[in-house]
Amino acid sequence: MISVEEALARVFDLCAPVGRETVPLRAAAGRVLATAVTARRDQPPFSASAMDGYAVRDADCGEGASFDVVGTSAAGHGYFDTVGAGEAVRIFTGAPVPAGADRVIIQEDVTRDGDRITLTEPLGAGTNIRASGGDFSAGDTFAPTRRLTPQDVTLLAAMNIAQVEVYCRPEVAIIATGDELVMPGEDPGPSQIIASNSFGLAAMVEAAGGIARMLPIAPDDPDGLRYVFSLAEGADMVVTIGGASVGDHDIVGKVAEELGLDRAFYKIAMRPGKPLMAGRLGEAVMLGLPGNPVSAMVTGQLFMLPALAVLSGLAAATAPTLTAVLTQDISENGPREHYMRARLSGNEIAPFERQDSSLMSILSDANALLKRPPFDRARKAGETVDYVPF
Ligand SMILES: Nc1nc2c(c(=O)[nH]1)N[C@H]1C(S)=C(S)[C@@H](COP(=O)(O)OP(=O)(O)OC[C@H]3O[C@@H](n4cnc5c(N)ncnc54)[C@H](O)[C@@H]3O)O[C@H]1N2
Ligand code: MOO
Repeated sequence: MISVEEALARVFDLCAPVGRETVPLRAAAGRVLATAVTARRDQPPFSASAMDGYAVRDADCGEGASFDVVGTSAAGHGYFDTVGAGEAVRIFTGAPVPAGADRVIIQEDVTRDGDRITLTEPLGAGTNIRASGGDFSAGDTFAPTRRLTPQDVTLLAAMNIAQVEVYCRPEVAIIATGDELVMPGEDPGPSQIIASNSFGLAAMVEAAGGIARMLPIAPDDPDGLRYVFSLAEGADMVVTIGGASVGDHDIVGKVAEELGLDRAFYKIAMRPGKPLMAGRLGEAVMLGLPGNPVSAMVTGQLFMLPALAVLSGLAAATAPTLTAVLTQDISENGPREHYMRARLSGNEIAPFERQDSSLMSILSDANALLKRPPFDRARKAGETVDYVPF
């Protein structure tokens, strides 16, 4: 069995961005830029007032100086004459500072009598003028290697960019397998249960910016499974759930190989998640996740999401590992890297007593995976341990 780290490296080797498309700015948030953007104008495009007040010549601003108010510059409506000696232009925040003026006196610092103002307070340190191009200049490039944030969209709009070239959203086909499964809302037979983790994985894909194509539940027979695989045609990633272990009905690996799976690995030293499989299936990356709901969701988090990130145009990156203080003693670990469902509050982490990989109530309570290396020694309350946010 290979290590978690080696398995993830092999998964990354299977992945590359899935394509590019041009989208309007309104659809850009959450996407990854495929082409650097070049600002189409300076910002501010003119020197602009930072305050409501009066634009004057700084050299005229002696103590108690008076000025004639000769015009107005408002946002969207500039004043296009030159401000002369002893003159002031009424100005508002964001308005162009007229030629000749090199200071804005805030209105709180003057008294006004008709068209005459008089300085009543000492001048502040700044001129209250934002220099033209002080934020960014035409020709500046913007190429973040992350999903575009709402802040980025603000910047792009200000750069006068109406559309951007981004990487396509990967499409992930999700195949739940097993004769025991029925859909939520259906009436299960006496030996049946409800398909659950396929819904969790679809939600995970969508929260990470992918498109989930949830296929019909595949039965435990090769013909039925082959048919459902055929419905995954065109997807960038095919994720199967269950049928991955060694039982008589665990046929996913066999059928996928008949269909051309070029396997990168099968079985990893991880708990939960031992029977994970990965490879290339035609144009798609295939991940075969274990069926136990916790195993499927944990391997989804640690393998499917990083793979999806690379397909989306992001760099290959392991889930971040943070540290917290253990609230209780835990016994030594076995040969597999263990990701224990745990509750993090503040800087303290409490692993749940029951770690069976079928327990969905505990899965739902968990917000962290306490990460333990193979053969980790017993740990005491108060020790610092690693975890992955979940
Ligand atoms: N003799 C051995 N048996 C098992 C081994 C082993 O090494 N030797 N490994 C165990 C481990 S670890 C895991 S994990 C499971 C994984 O088995 P499969 O991937 O083949 O999964 P299934 O047998 O199909 O299902 C396991 C369990 O999960 C339920 N399930 C499946 N799909 C779903 C779904 N979409 N939603 C909800 N629940 C699902 C299924 O009914 C089973 O209860 O194998 C161990 N066995
Ligand atoms: O490896 Mo299994 O996923 O422990 O339940």
